[in-house]
Amino acid sequence: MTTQPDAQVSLAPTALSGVAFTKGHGTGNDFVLVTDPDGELEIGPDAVRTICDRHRGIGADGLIRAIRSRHLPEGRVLLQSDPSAEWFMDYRNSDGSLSEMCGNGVRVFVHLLVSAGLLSLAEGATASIATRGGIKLVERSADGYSVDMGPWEFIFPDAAASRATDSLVEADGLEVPRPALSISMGNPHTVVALAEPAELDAALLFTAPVVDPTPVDGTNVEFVVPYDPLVHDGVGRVRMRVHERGVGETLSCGTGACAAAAATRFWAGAEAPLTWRVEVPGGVVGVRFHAGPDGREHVSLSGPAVLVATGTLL
Ligand SMILES: N[C@@H](CCC[C@H](N)C(=O)O)C(=O)O
Repeated sequence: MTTQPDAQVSLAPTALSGVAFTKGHGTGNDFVLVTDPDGELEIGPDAVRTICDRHRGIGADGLIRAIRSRHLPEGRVLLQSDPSAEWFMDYRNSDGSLSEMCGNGVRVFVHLLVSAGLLSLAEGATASIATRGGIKLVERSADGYSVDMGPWEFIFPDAAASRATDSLVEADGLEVPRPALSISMGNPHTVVALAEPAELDAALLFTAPVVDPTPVDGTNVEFVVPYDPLVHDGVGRVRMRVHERGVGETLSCGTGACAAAAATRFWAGAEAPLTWRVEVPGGVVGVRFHAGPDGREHVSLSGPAVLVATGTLL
């Protein structure tokens, strides 16, 4: 018996053959990054899935293209409000879907631009980065980057205003549906409060949790356990695991950490601190609530950005 290759399946991302890539991560949330300053590449969902495949590809939670904002329609719109937002973070989940924002990704994205000499950013200086979730201000620090992620919002404002939770989440490994709160960080999140660390360890996140009601564009689901005591030296502390929309369980999610801190702060009440430490399987990120230039409350995310390898797609 002879076997024929299946003509429907292309294991090699041929459209991207010869393209240089960089592999990087932020607290274990990993990305393949390609630099396409003039928007010459066609990157379809198949190529993203192949490249992000951990067995047949390079392996990553997502693919990020660095493209000059003027080469994308959504980038040109953002340039009207901030002409300095030269670079656009074109982010895709590992299943090929687009997302509005990636908090870990934007740090790694800026680190790539700085390392490649495409962006000049001294320690303490700030750059405007265009994303599908709007323009984000990224500041370089001694040990990483801090990103003003903009305001957070309730996804179901009526429900959230009247109750502490607005939905129920079922996940393998957890015996009964758990109350949760859905929060937008530009992208959607549903934060589930668990009582103790053993429950966080028991959750099986190979399959997507069931969220009812589900936000209209789907959702990333964060499972959160507060430390006891919750606040130490003025800093709120939580542990978190996440099942990401379009990816699965990841070692970290920056926008998820912001949503987790916002929900826990909401549940903790008026005395809750402005500064939070969110511990994820891949490390620790910092979250800070502060007044934004638009007069609204903003969330800033801080953490490391690491580049680990470069190569060429075959
Ligand atoms: N890991 C990212 C979020 C990536 C997008 C997410 N999966 C979505 O579909 O919204 C982060 O660090 O924020």
